[in-house]
Amino acid sequence: MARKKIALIGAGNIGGTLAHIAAQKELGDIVLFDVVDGVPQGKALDLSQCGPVEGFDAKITGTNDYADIAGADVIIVTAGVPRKPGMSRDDLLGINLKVMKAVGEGIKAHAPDAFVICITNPLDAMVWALREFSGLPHEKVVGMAGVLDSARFSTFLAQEFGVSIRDVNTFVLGGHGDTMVPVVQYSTVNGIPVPDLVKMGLSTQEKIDAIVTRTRGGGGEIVGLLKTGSAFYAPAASGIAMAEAYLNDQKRILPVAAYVSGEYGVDGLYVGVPAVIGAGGVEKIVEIELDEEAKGNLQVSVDAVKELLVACKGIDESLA
Ligand SMILES: NC(=O)c1ccc[n+]([C@@H]2O[C@H](COP(=O)([O-])OP(=O)(O)OC[C@H]3O[C@@H](n4cnc5c(N)ncnc54)[C@H](O)[C@@H]3O)[C@@H](O)[C@H]2O)c1
Ligand SMILES: O=C(O)C[C@H](O)C(=O)O
Repeated sequence: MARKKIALIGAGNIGGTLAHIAAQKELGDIVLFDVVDGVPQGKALDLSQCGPVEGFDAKITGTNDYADIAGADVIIVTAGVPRKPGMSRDDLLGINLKVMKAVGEGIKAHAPDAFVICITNPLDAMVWALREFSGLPHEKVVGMAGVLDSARFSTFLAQEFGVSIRDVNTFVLGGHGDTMVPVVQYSTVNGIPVPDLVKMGLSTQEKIDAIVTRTRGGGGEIVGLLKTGSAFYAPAASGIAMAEAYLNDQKRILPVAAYVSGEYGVDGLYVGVPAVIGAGGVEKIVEIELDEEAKGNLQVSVDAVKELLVACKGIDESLA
């Protein structure tokens, strides 16, 4: 069987890390695309030379030509600009919207059968715009944010309870902004709900509330520490988990930015929800029963995403 082909649009911090993990896992041959001449080619050469040391068989090439993504099975988009300290993700909307237009047109022309995972911020608006510009089916275009936000939530909970990260399961829903919704109700340690662990005296409500707040600001915390650029190791690992779910038809239930049409009372936009990811792309959105607080918080988050879509339509009238 021929190897799968993975195209990475954007060869910056996340793009390079995605290429490295994908090669280590031998997910397929990799094409790194970027607008900057030399960067994707240089990174591809450097990464190829990891092969003999790490023992992977993957052809890694760099390009500035969209024609080279033809036939890609999976495309992961990180093209664009990251925020700097003091900025919100939403401040990137104008500049990254233009990038999504170029990328969407490139995908439409050269790889319309791919499963596309968007990572560029502000995520929920950019994945929506990328889908519009590419014209691909909604179930084949998805955004990565919830896997990362849930990983942060899980990390902080594992530290709080002093347990293995393997036993912690969490969902963060809603938009990938400060209004995201870490769902405590469905967060568990080996099946035991976090609220029960609090009742058992293993933590306090105040500490869990602080972890929820830290999770919401998790991206900003790293931006503040790095001072230039934003998180890239965990975002890349999260993108790869989604790519693997599709390539290996794993039917994983992951929190992803999926196109909702009626689920959770929301229609016609992308927002973070639990969804089954398999060979069909986003195969099903899973509607979990939320408590009143989570429901209210999700609505606030959805409203924030709606505002961003209005802004996109104001900037690019082809989206209106
Ligand atoms: N969704 C998430 O959870 C999440 C997590 C982390 C970062 N991000 C976002 O991902 C994006 C990328 O982050 P990064 O750290 O890799 O940034 P980076 O600056 O290291 O890399 C971005 C790359 O995109 C390239 N680029 C710019 N315009 C392009 C175009 N038109 N076509 C192709 N490539 C283009 C740049 O040359 C650069 O190499 C940012 O918008 C960031 O905010 C999202
Ligand atoms: O916070 C950012 O700007 C990058 C990304 O969205 C993250 O959550 O790490």
